[in-house]
Amino acid sequence: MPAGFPQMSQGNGSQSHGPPGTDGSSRQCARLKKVQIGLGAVAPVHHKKRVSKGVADRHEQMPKSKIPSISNKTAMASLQEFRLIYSSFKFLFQDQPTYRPDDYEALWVFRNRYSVKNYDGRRLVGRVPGVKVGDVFDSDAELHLTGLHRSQDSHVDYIVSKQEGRTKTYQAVSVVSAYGQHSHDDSNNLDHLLLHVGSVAGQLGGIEELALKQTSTSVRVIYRFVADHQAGGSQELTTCYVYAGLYLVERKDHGVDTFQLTRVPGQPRIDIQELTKERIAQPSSNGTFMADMSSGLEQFPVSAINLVSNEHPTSFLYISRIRYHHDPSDRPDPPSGCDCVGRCSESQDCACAVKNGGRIPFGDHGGIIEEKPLLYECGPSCKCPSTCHNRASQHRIKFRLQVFKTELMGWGVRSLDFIPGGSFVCEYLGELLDNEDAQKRENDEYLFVTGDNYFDVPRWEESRKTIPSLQNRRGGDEAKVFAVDALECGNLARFINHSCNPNLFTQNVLYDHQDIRMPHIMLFACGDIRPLQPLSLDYNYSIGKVHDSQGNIKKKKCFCRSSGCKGRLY
Ligand SMILES: C[S@@+](CC[C@H](N)C(=O)[O-])C[C@H]1O[C@@H](n2cnc3c(N)ncnc32)[C@H](O)[C@@H]1O
Repeated sequence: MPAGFPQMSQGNGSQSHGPPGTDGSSRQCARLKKVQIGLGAVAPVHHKKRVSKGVADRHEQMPKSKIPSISNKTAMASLQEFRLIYSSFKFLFQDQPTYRPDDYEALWVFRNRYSVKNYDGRRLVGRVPGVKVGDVFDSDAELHLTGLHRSQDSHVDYIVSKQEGRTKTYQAVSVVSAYGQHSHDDSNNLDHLLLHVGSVAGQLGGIEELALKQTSTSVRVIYRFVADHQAGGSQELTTCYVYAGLYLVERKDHGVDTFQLTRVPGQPRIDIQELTKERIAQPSSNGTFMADMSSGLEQFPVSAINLVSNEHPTSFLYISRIRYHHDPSDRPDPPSGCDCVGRCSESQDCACAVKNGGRIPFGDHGGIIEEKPLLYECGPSCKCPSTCHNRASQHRIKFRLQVFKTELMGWGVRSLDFIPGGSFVCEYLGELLDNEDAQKRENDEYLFVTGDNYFDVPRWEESRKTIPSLQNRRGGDEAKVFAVDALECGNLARFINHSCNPNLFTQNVLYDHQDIRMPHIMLFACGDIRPLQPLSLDYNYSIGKVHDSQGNIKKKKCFCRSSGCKGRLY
């Protein structure tokens, strides 16, 4: 291991984490296209999509266990992200007067590209966690997103609360009412709201009216208010929605069907007009959003979102393959391949299985079976197809990963999708440097040592014996050590932060060459990773052994906040 720069490196055995049933090692922590600051490529949305399909159309209640279930985080955090993305969309389309994404198109894009999957379209009854009385919304798409009011067609939203045979009982859950249209004692008194069926439910068909009649619990009331205001020298109309709180429904017969909604006492008093005025005066929230920092190099867009400040990620070159810095004559030769025509098998017939000690290290679904000092995947000279299960980590990312700004650790990475334990997540990419060049780098925050650890990790002792290429060698045999520097060029892996209890581990992998001094640094999931959990690695710094150029010990506080945090990064 080269001395002098505090490179991230693979575990020395002090940590134990890995795919289920194994003890993974972590490695710590690498440039061709300059990352564009701003939006990146966002394909226009051509089709109008309705948001509530399937489950939502059945008007089912959200199970209690799922609350709060809006994207697994609070409704308002989701809303903040949506607003930021929508304002970026508007900016993107500002030069196209004939095309403007509407709120629901933006919501559809948000959900499919930049929000967690399995959005639960079911209805909440009562209070929506995270939403306060007096919160103001810009569109009915926002009401949908937060779960305040999910119906896109009707001012009264409901659930089927009971079904016996063909007989259904309904319950209203939310009502959107035009402010000022119905009787209020005075403009600030929101205690009572009169809904005439002809003005609200009648135009919708009978179910909404039935739902109001059959409701025994409180419903959410949202006022729609159209404000007339000055904008850029001209008069404009802006529609806002204000959540007024919970109301009890009572039927009043005055010849025409009328419902009286009475505000549940004890809720804060609000002034709809004042709140709307404030929202119009301060329309945009803080933050930055970049739709795809990979500029199309990855299979999915790699978005970058900052809800903490107005800062963009500093620029670097996004690459999708390792970059060789050193002399081309020193580059490794491609390996010989296996002759398997169909599926590679665990037999002497598959040369790649033999290199792995007679095993294919990946399961049928591509998950790593066991962490080892070194794995051989099939490569360019192999006759097997690109779908061979022994090529798990050489393809591009399979999950929608997002770079996000953290409170204390700069930028980090999270997944919008569920990642099953053992899955390949991404490669740590950058410039491959030899020790000499690595020592010259002033900023070592993105340096990751590679190929030096086969003999350092005690728990690998047994599995090391099964790998032919590691036989008849000892630690320290290699004259030259290499590091990957992602400072100026790299991929999203350069943003993965350290944790003392990480959810990713690193795995040495060879497939396009056989030089064990410079394996690819592949990152796999230690266990199942839920959407929006920050991805983390153990950087494996030795505390008290990291020095600056003058030889002084460097100290850095660790902010991983995990159980068992050592308190210091180095
Ligand atoms: C490879 S970079 C990770 C991405 C970085 N957060 C960024 O914004 O570019 C490593 C640097 O991130 C910060 N970092 C990562 N994990 C940390 C942790 N657990 N505590 C404090 N700082 C951390 C440190 O500044 C470290 O030198």
